[in-house]
Amino acid sequence: MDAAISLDNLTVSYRRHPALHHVNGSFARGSLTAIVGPNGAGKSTLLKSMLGLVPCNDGRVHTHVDARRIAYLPQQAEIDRSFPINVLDCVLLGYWQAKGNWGGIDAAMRARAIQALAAVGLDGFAGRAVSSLSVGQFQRVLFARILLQDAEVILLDEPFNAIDARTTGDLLRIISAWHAERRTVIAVLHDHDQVRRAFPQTLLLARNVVAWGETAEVMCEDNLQRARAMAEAVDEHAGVCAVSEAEVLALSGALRPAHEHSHSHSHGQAQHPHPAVAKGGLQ
Ligand SMILES: Nc1ncnc2c1ncn2[C@@H]1O[C@H](COP(=O)(O)OP(=O)(O)OP(=O)(O)O)[C@@H](O)[C@H]1O
Repeated sequence: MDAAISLDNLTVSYRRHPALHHVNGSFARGSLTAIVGPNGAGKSTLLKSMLGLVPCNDGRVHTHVDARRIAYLPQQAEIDRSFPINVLDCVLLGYWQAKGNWGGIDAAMRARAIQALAAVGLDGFAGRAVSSLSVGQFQRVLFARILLQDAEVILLDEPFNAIDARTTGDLLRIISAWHAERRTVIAVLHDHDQVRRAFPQTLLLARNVVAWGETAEVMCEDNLQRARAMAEAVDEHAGVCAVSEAEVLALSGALRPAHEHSHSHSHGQAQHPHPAVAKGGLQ
């Protein structure tokens, strides 16, 4: 596979509690992938680890594209938009990675930013303060900013959270266009119907990889149930890798439904849940 980003035994912990545990697999160049999983499954952490925003405890992220050509849209809750900046300047920040702090913004770049605003349905918004926008309008601004970045890999964290159906539809069309342009798009999402409709590939996470591959196969009820069981079984107070690999594999088998082995499109990830899953499971 021609991979854009590969994960090699990736383990990330916060204060020794694993948020991701021995994750293996690759995002193919030009693929459009949804990352789904229960709350706390490690989805946002995975995006951040791919950007180098959180350190790996074990394993590695291999980025096969220029890091400057990765665009990232964090959850809106993580963005402070009280700063005094207008919509056009916010969109122009999309040039920052290419131009650096001292790169000049010329007339052609401004014209492209205005075009990007029109493409996201915000004609006439250039002079508005970002603090005055609705949540949906601000999300459109952030998509316009990504349009200017000309990124090879685009990471989106819950891009449709609190966004209405019309705006979601418009932004999904932009994502489809990125996919048609062979950009690699990876989005954390919670709406399973939307994932089934618009995302050909899915990674189902519950700290470990539950399944990864064609969406129709990954999003079967068995896998979703297994992800829920794995998330519920995690003991937040257990240490990192507190049990042996054999115990991990045994528990993984215990959590797996008998007919689970039919999911053939996974990329060969370790299928074990977090080893310190507990609540009696490993005693
Ligand atoms: N900065 C942090 N410090 C400590 N623990 C953290 C931090 N960020 C995340 N965690 C923990 O890591 C685990 C995974 O969090 P993460 O935000 O990656 O999950 P998620 O799948 O994106 O969840 P959600 O669907 O609720 O957004 C959770 O148990 C969370 O409490």
